[in-house]
Amino acid sequence: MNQGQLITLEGIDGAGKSTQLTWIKEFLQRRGITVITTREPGGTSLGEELRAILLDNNLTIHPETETLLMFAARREHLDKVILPALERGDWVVSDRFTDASFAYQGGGRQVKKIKLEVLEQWIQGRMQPDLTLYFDVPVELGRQRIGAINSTDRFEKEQGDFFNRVRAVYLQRAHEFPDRIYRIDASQSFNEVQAAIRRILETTLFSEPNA
Ligand SMILES: Nc1ncnc2c1ncn2[C@@H]1O[C@H](COP(=O)(O)OP(=O)(O)OP(=O)(O)O)[C@@H](O)[C@H]1O
Ligand SMILES: Cc1cn([C@H]2C[C@H](O)[C@@H](COP(=O)(O)O)O2)c(=O)[nH]c1=O
Repeated sequence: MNQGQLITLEGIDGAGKSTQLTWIKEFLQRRGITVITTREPGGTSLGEELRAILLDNNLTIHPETETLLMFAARREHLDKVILPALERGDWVVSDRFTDASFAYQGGGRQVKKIKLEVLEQWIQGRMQPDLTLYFDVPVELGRQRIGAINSTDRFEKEQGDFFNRVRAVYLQRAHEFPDRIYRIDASQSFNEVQAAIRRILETTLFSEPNA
């Protein structure tokens, strides 16, 4: 049996990832693929409990504690959801994964990159997503889109400077890992973003060799 594929969606808050998640799932299902969708932090019982703590607006959490909790949730997620699915041959689409830790904890909170790399190596070894779709929007647009929602969590309430640092790390990683991370201009209309996703999926995951 073929190993499944892990696709991750990344971007600053309000970029439009979650909006496209179901469409991506259905696009893959139409090709006969069994797909599970999930999210980080979260995706397991413990992960969802950690998510509630991490997003709680009433808590003050040290940046390194926040980092460790993100990776703790990820360890559970890999063990209980992602790796078993990939081993069954199912595909996994995750709303965020480790790039978010580099962007938010590394960029936003300014936790040293080497500490994140050590945790990444510890938790994942050499394992990486097969494909990462990075939804890129200017910080102001992301904030406007979140503003339309009405509730803000512990990250969403951060100021523009924080999100500028988060976005800068995402852009830097897209540059550093061009074979894995594809930047999508997510400031476009819903249909244009969807068309861009379709093109990337078709050229990266479904292109016929020698066709
Ligand atoms: N291409 C688009 N054009 C206009 N509005 C959009 C677009 N994509 C998403 N939105 C709207 O922006 C808001 C945020 O979208 P969404 O929840 O998908 O973002 P997200 O990246 O998942 O954010 P978060 O990480 O904070 O959950 C929603 O109200 C959604 O309807
Ligand atoms: C995986 C991960 C997530 N975050 C942050 C990014 C978001 O602000 C929240 C999750 O909320 P969403 O509405 O589901 O996007 O968590 C982070 O800081 N570090 C991470 O590793």
